[in-house]
Amino acid sequence: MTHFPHTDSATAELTGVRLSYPKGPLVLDGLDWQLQPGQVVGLLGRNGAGKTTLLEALLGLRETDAGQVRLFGQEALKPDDATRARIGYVPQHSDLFEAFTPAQLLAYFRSFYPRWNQAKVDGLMSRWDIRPDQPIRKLSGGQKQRLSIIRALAHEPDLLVLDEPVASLDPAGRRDFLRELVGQVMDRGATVVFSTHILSDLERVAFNVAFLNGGRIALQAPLDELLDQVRAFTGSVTEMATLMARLGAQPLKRTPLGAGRERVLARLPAEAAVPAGVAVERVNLDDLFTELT
Ligand SMILES: Nc1ncnc2c1ncn2[C@@H]1O[C@H](COP(=O)(O)OP(=O)(O)OP(=O)(O)O)[C@@H](O)[C@H]1O
Repeated sequence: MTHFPHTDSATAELTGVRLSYPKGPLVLDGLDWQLQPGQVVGLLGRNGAGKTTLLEALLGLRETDAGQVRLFGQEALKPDDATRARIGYVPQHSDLFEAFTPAQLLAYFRSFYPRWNQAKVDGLMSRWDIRPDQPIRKLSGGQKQRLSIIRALAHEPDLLVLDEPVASLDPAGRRDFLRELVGQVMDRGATVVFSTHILSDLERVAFNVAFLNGGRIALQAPLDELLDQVRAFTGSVTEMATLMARLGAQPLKRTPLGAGRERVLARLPAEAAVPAGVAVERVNLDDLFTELT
């Protein structure tokens, strides 16, 4: 990966974060998470796992009950203007002014940001087929989503946070969008984090995946590394204990199968060699999602 000397510290750092809604569930339960410059992270979790809540806490939009959230080294709840200008956010539900035209909306936002890439805006508007001069309320759901993404990319943020950004994009739109996301990272060392349920999109770009489960990030790693290193083993509980120790494997999930047997999903060290005769299977991203979220 390219080294970006001006951004050596973590883009975002969450430590021991607890967050519950008044009279609602405990959503984040001692969560630790770090996002580094140059990372593209896909955040995975079941419906209601807390992805939106986590992204809002990360951006300082939601106060936590305990723990620390830091953005570019500052407390996330009180960012200064310079820090705010380094962040781009596409919420799950578009918050565009429906009576404006896209051109008016973008001109309005442009006035807030010292950095604004109009050439990028013009290029994406024409590539994604958004007419600048018709009211936003007349755009389709997918077009609104694209406009929201253009708005978030226009000021070239160092941290781009997108909450299910591809939900209403068609497959071609998603491919183009992912290319743009990756371009952001390659060009400028930006950090991109987005939640999604569409696993095939993650497989298309070899980025990091983070699994949110039980109020914590259960695992985060580059996807290609996980597919290479995670295996499902089946055997007796004692055999599994010996095998895990022998391989130096990190058990990720144990599922009892009855009669003293279990299935263990485990991450192997890069150099580990599984002994002959052991019942072992490779896993795909669908399996990882099912087992870890
Ligand atoms: N404003 C709120 N008040 C009370 N409870 C809430 C509120 N917002 C979310 N919740 C609850 O918090 C939990 C996490 O919700 P959240 O929207 O963060 O999950 P999610 O992973 O983004 O879900 P999805 O994939 O369905 O979008 C859920 O149990 C939800 O019902």
